[in-house]
Amino acid sequence: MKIAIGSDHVGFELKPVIIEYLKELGHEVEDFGPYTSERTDYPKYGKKVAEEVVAENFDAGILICGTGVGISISANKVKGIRAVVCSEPYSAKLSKEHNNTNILAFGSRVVGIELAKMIVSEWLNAEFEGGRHQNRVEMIKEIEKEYNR
Ligand SMILES: O=C[C@H](O)[C@H](O)[C@H](O)COP(=O)(O)O
Repeated sequence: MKIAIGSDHVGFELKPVIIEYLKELGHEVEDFGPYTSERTDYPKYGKKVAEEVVAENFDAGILICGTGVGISISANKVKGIRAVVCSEPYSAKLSKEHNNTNILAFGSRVVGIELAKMIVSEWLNAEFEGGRHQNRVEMIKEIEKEYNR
């Protein structure tokens, strides 16, 4: 898969570890910043990665900030994005199977390296089940249309 990744200053140290892990799994990864550890603002990177995913330049996005919350909220403001913030693998897997999430976020102040890798792996290995879940995802898109005029 082609994966876009981004963080803020808090996620900056965990990001290269996850990039390396993704490469080991055979994925192609592009880092959308930041490129220094200087304090910055997570909405910039949430937006950038979200735009890349919506434009279909990448198959999926991964975002890391302190909690994963701010950066996932930012990504979710981009039409077409369903970003999930996870601190355990069960929700990561189900978020793909049921909600067809296209961005995974987590917090480097919340999860350690090995748990983060497990979350990433479960999310990437899971597949959207469609069926009854398809209609619910369509309903989410309808909400998006209603409020994105
Ligand atoms: O949801 C927001 C993230 O956790 C940020 O990483 C966090 O707010 C950054 O905080 P600070 O600027 O105090 O390092």
